[in-house]
Amino acid sequence: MNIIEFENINIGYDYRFLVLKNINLNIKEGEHWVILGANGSGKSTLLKLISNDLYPNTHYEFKKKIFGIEKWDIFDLKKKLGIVTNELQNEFVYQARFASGYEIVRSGFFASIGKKEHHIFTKEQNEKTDEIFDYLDIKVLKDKKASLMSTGELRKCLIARALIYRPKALLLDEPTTGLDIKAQKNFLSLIKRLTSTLSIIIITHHVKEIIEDISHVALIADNCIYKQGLKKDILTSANISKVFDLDIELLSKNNKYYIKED
Ligand SMILES: Nc1ncnc2c1ncn2[C@@H]1O[C@H](COP(=O)(O)OP(=O)(O)OP(=O)(O)O)[C@@H](O)[C@H]1O
Repeated sequence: MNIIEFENINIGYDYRFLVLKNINLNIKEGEHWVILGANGSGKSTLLKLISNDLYPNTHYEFKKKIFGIEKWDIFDLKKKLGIVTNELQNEFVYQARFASGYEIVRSGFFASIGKKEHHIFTKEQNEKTDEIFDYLDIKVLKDKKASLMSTGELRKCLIARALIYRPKALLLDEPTTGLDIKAQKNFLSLIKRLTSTLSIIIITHHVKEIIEDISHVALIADNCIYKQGLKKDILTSANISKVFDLDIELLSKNNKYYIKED
């Protein structure tokens, strides 16, 4: 089953200026992808295309299917494709400060930002919420208020929230942003655990987020998907230098990648 099937998609915020041209991208169930690009290259724009927040430029013929379907109701799409972005995290920080971890996760059933008075949850929904806390081993966050959580703790709750409908894929935007070294390791190992049950798509500029389980990489450069394919073929010093417009030596050890520091 294809998760993403994009052919010849051109996209931008203004019909005269395209941020990304001729996007061809095919992501299948069971694969795990990193989409890597420099600041301003169009990563968030691509994310909005996948999440259906931005529509392709209709001056060009294109194909856009997600899970084999062309037109999605956004709420239904979220049940199959969990999405966690830093923008979403900021919304929780500013709008749901007093929500507990439990309320944050459970709010995924209504795709709302935290608890709303009129939401009534079924026994089954409460049981599912408990199961996710057990599964991710984050029970200590159940009663903690968002305002008292660290960045990493809140992000874990948002992952749990995104998993509430047991999606087939999880789309993550720069998942380690704002986390210290220990929190990064801890967080990436949580993502690694998820790869056995769903497909992970990480959109980032951090090479270190290309965890061992990532099978495929797409690189954004020159307003397009410059290269894509199996991780081992795509991750070369020359390709990474092109992405960041800088002479970079890419090192790898134990299936992990690093940029050589001077
Ligand atoms: N709402 C918008 N309206 C008009 N132009 C936009 C809008 N959002 C982004 N752009 C432009 O689209 C281009 C790509 O931006 P985008 O945010 O997708 O890059 P990015 O790779 O996510 O960057 P970063 O890593 O810095 O977050 C930039 O030139 C940006 O100015």
